[in-house]
Parts: sequence; C-alpha cells; structure tokens
Amino acid sequence: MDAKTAAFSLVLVQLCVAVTMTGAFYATRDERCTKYWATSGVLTGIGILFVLLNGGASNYLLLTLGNSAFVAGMVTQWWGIQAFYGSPRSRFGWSILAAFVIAYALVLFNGASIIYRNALFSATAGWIYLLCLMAIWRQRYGSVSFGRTLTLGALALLVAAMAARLTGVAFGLQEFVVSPAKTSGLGVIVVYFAPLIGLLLFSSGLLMLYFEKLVHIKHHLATHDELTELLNRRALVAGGERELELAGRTGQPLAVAYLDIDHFKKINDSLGHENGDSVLVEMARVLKEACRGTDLVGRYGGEEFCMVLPGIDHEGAEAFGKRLLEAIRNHRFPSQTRVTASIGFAIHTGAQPFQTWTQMMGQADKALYEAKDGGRDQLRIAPDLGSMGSNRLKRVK
Ligand SMILES: Nc1nc2c(ncn2[C@@H]2O[C@H](COP(=O)(O)OP(=O)(O)OP(=O)(O)O)[C@@H](O)[C@H]2O)c(=O)[nH]1
Repeated sequence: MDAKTAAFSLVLVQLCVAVTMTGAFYATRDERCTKYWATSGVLTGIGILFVLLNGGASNYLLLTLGNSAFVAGMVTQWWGIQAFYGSPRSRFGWSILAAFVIAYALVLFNGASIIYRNALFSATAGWIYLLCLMAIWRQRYGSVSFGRTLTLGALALLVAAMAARLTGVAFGLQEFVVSPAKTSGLGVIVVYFAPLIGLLLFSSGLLMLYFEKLVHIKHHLATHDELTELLNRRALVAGGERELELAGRTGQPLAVAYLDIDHFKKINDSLGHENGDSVLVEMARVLKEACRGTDLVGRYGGEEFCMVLPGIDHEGAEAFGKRLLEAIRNHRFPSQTRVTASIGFAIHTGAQPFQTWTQMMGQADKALYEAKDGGRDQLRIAPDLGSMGSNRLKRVK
C-alpha cells in the first residue's frame, strides 16, 4: 500500500474509533470513564478536521490546533483509564498538554523543519501512551483478562511505534517523517500501519475491559448479599449442593452451620435499624475471619447466616462452633452492643449421609431450634439430637 492510502486509512480508523467511543458514552451516560473516552473521540475528530482543513499546507494555526487536539484526546483517554479504575484524574495531564501546545507553537513559528514537529509529537504521544500502559499495568483487576492483555499489547505497540518514529526522526531519516509523498517501505509501517492497528486494538481493548467489568458486576450482584457482601442465599444453596455432591463422591465429611443472631429484634428496637444493619455487617466480618478460604459463608436471610465447611466432621464442628461463639461473644460490635448467636450444625459423613441440601439444611435448622430452645448462645449438632417432631421445626425465612 502506498503512503497516501495508508495515511487516509489511519485517518478513517481514527474517525471510526472517535465515533465508537462517542457512541459508547450514549449507552453509559453515568460513567466517568466513557465520558472521558467520548471526549477523547470528539477531540480526535476535531484534530482530524483541522488537519484536513490544513490540507498539506503549512497553516500555523490549523497545525497547532489540530495537533493539540490530538494530544488533548490522548490525555483525555488516559484520564478515562484512571476513572475506569476509580483513581482521581491526574493534574499532570494539563501540564503535558500545556507544554506540548507551547513547544509546538514555538517550533512552528520559529520555522523549524517538520522533523522537529514530528519528534515533538512522537515524544509526547509515546509518553502519554506509556502513562496509559502503566495505569493499566499497575491495576490488579482482571489481571489475566483478554481485555487487559489486548489493551496492554496495543499500548506497547503504540509506544514502540512512537519510539521508532522518534529514533528515525532523531537521525533525520526522511521515511519516518509524516509526509506521505516521501514515506515508503518501513516508514509506512512505522508512521501509519503500527498506529492504525494500535489505535484500533487500544479502543477495542478499552471497551472489552469495560464489558468485562460489567459482566463481573452483574455476576457479583447476582451472587452476593448487598448489605454484608457475603454470598446470598441462592449462591450459597448452589455452592452447598455442589459441596454435598463432592463430599458424596470423595467420602470426605461436610458440615453446615446455620447461625442466627440472638434477640436481634431487641437490637433493632433499642439501637435502630441502621445500627442493626451495622451489627449484621460486623457479624459477616467475624464469620469470614473464623472460616477458611475454602469455606462458603453466606447470609441466608434477615439475621440468619450459613456456613458450608468441607472436610469438617463432628469433632471439628464442635471445636469450630465453640470458637466462633466465643469470638462473637468477645467481639466489640457497633454501639458497644453485646451480641450472641446460636448455631445448628448438620454433618454429612460416609456413615450418615444426606441425600439433598434441603434435608441437610432441615437438620441444621432443627439443631438451631434446639440451641435457641436451650437458652441461646450455644450450639447443637444434628443428627445427635433427640427425636424432634416436625411441629418443633423453626420456620426458615
Ligand atoms: N436491621 C436489620 N434488621 C433486620 C434485617 N432483616 C431482618 N431484620 C430484623 O431481624 C429481626 C428478627 O427477629 P426475630 O425473628 O423475632 O428473631 P430474634 O429477635 O433474633 O429472636 P431469636 O432469633 O429468637 O433470638 C426482625 O426484627 C427483623 O425486622 C436487616 O436486613 N436489617
């Protein structure tokens, strides 16, 4: 492909990216990151307009405005990445832009050769792309995701292209100078193709990152309790069923702990619903701390929590339960409230297996009822309970 066609393709790709980024904003108006990316698209569009209006001539004003708009677009894209990760906007962006505008205008009005303008633009663009790359690299979120890999790869290509261009320009190589008539061979690749592919993949990577984040949020909302951030009932039941099936196959014991805060209604009545909520959040923290990473901890409803403990047998459950009750008793909850809880355990073993999760939770519920009946702040373990008629079953909320 000749240099003019390549240059035209790069402009078209920049325009398409600008339209896509602006379009993404209309679909996500409340998002700060897409607002920045859309602004970046608009600025790039303005830059293209000025360059086209200049039409290969040397209109100082149009050239300065056009190139400044491109740089402003890149800075805004960097700010968008910072917003995406919840970081504050770096004020350094303004300094980069101001320094570029002043330096570019000086170079241009001093009648310096196009080589110096190219060097200045390549150095600035390369620097901003490097800042974008570092902003993404530093974040651990989605560390092995396709979107992150794609974006980092695209930015590495853009930085490499700008560095190659800068090197070429520094050595006065004509083919690295943006002037389609003179550029050919390697110059076309470095000056047009690499930025074209880099920009295309960069913008696709950003949208992919955003898409991955949306999917993550959707999954988190569907599986976690909003108040305590523990698993919600649905996710816990699904996880519990899986663990029960696994225990059936491996022959490993499995314990389920069903915990209910004692007299929670009184806590609500005396301290107010908001403080009651804080007690629930704090209780979630205590439970999380008491459990292993492989255990499932969830809020089953209201002031009831459930823990699925793989590999825990009767003795293990008793030791865990006692430790947990003591931890709750000694914990300083908000408003200095003294909080206790009751726990009912059901243990699945090879000798006494449960066929279904419902059966197992039914037994844990009976055990919990017994613990409440026995005076609260204690634990009971099924199936070592005395016979309990169905009329004694506590209703599971
Ligand atoms: N603050 C707050 N309260 C809740 C929430 N969900 C349920 N509750 C309250 O939890 C209380 C549960 O009361 P009960 O079922 O009588 O149980 P209890 O007072 O803990 O008594 P025992 O379980 O018998 O020890 C009710 O007052 C509910 O309004 C919640 O999300 N936040």
